Amino acid sequence: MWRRVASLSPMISSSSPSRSLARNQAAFGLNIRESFATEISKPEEGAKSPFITFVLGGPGSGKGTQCEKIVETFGLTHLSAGDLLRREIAMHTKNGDMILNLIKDGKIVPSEVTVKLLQKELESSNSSKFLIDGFPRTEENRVAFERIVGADPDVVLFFDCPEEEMVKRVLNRNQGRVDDNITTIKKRLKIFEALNRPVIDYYKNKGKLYTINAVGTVDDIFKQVLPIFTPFEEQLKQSRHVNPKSPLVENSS
Ligand SMILES: Nc1ncnc2c1ncn2[C@@H]1O[C@H](COP(=O)(O)OP(=O)(O)OP(=O)(O)O)[C@@H](O)[C@H]1O
Ligand SMILES: Nc1ccn([C@H]2C[C@H](O)[C@@H](COP(=O)(O)O)O2)c(=O)n1
Ligand SMILES: [Mg+2]
Repeated sequence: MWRRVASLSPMISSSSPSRSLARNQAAFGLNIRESFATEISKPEEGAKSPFITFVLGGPGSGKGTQCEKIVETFGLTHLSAGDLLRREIAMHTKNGDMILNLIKDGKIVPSEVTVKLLQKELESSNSSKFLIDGFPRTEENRVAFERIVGADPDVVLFFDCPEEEMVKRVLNRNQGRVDDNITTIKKRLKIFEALNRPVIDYYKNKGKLYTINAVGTVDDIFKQVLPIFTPFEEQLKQSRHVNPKSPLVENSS
């Protein structure tokens, strides 16, 4: 479905983020002029563009939990940026230690690393419908994805949750994550406000953002998610992994 078309020159330039964003990123140890000596992919000619949903929200807002339900119902392929990074740590790849140190400290991994991992998954998948969870975390992530992968999201979900609730959920998660402790969660919340908010605002201005009140039971929250996908029914029906109980599957009786 994807083909590589060109190598990127080493700087992001044409759509470089604003100065205030640059200051924000610098404050959190990010360099907006990261190099991207990588290749750009584009969907193959004649192939339909993939359906892409970005899933945003603070730490513990319930992104992963709701993604599971979306996958079950609509058959999208779930790509969690955090899971891909944690896999690098577990596999002791060349970036593993660097990723571990950043995640422990609540910081954001350089976009080149994360986008390359996502690009590899997108290219090797037979699916044409993706749920990209925890990405883009920064304007830099967003620009890098656009430039390297060459695709735009159709839908952006934002799980809006009060900080107090997010802290409670993360501290009760019990999945042995190195970042599920009060010190790291405080840092992650600050980074979320400083770096992810501009991304949320960007998609709001583009009319692609769907804000979901992430307080309540998992099922109540999912009730808000369901109608968001209704306008995309036709595209999503073609999924090969749709749950037979999905509202998208016509009742044969
Ligand atoms: N609506 C909810 N009410 C109570 N607990 C919830 C709810 N949704 C998810 N949780 C729980 O909160 C914790 C965090 O949820 P989840 O892992 O889905 O968040 P996340 O947004 O993916 O977080 P992160 O960004 O840290 O990966 C989990 O233990 C999950 O079971
Ligand atoms: N786009 C991303 C996504 C994740 N990370 C790092 C930093 C996060 O704190 C950590 C865990 O992610 P989560 O599982 O909470 O989505 O992974 C990143 O740097 N860039
Ligand atoms: Mg998660």
